[in-house]
Amino acid sequence: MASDVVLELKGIEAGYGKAALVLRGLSVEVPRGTVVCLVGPNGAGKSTVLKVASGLLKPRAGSIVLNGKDMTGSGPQTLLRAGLSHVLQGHSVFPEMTVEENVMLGGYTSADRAALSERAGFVKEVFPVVAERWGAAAGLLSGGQQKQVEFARALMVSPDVVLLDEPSMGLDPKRTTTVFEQVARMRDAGVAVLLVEQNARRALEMADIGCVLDLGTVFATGPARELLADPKLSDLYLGGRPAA
Ligand SMILES: Nc1ncnc2c1ncn2[C@@H]1O[C@H](COP(=O)(O)OP(=O)(O)OP(=O)(O)O)[C@@H](O)[C@H]1O
Repeated sequence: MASDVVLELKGIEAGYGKAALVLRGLSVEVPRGTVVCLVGPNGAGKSTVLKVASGLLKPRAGSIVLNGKDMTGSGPQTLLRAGLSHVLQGHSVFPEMTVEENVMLGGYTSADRAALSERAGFVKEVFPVVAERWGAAAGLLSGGQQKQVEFARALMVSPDVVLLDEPSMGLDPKRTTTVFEQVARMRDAGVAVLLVEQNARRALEMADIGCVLDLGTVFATGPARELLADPKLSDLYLGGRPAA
């Protein structure tokens, strides 16, 4: 494996309980310093890919390689310590707690106060809203701002790769733009991102690499701009609508 690949899923087969397979031999690579965006129709298995990558769902076959090390079979805690942080779908800030308390929760695995304080300074630089509202109750922030608090929390463990499940969910177009700008900032700060988005066109405009999933496998992958320009593919990931 090339050393510039942070996360690699190879030949993954996975499903829930005794039900049929959801992922059928899926392979995805996340190169260092890039945003890789998974798109595809409802039920294609996008969120399931993230659950397998973060150790929440054990694959029945295939392997998970993080920073060149085979991590197949590891649980979420082990993967977190090895450099992979997962921001789950939906909102996970604690509204009565301050932004600071919410962000610092991300550093609970470390007892090194000096390192945590330095890291907090770094995430405040990446996410200006987090710095501005540091002492405010998180519940007073807008939905898009709360997403940035979740991103900041995920960066507290100094991950090499962050998994984001539908960060634009429930946000209006303006706030979606802001959230995608913050995803790009994470990437520019040196963190690779594997992202699932329903908002396919806008997410691919921001991403470096796109990956179109269908029926549990990768139907097409390549530079995000090339996928955007292919009308046959946009038919699939835009739910049957012809490309603009
Ligand atoms: N916890 C679960 N238990 C059982 N089946 C599940 C579970 N989560 C997802 N599935 C099934 O796995 C398949 C893929 O779901 P997944 O959420 O990965 O798709 P998706 O591409 O992210 O879809 P969407 O775009 O609708 O969010 C679906 O058929 C779904 O019903």
